[in-house]
Amino acid sequence: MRPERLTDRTALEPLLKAGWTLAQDREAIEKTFRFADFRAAFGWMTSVALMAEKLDHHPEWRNVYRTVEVTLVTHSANGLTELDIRLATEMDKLAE
Ligand SMILES: C[C@H](O)[C@H](O)[C@H]1CNC2=NC(N)=NC(=O)C2=N1
Repeated sequence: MRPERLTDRTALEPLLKAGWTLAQDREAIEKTFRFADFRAAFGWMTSVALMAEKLDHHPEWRNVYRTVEVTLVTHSANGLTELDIRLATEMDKLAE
């Protein structure tokens, strides 16, 4: 079963308050995470990878040393769905 694109934008509000922004070029959300060092950054990415497998929903991301740039979008929906909200929320929790 494929999730539907969000119709209710209020679901995004908590994430926008937590530092996520809307992408310029497509319906997606982005956030840059910065960690103490590479070990912390990659450790977080490992935890997120396991969560992504659990949700069957995967980030687009780029890591440079202690920085990880993340874009979340549901490819099958070509936009944002509940799965992006869930994964973003888990990413924030794991980064605390
Ligand atoms: C077959 C499998 O369920 C799909 O390819 C999943 C995997 N992870 C995914 N991740 C994201 N971000 N979007 C998708 O549409 C998606 N589809």
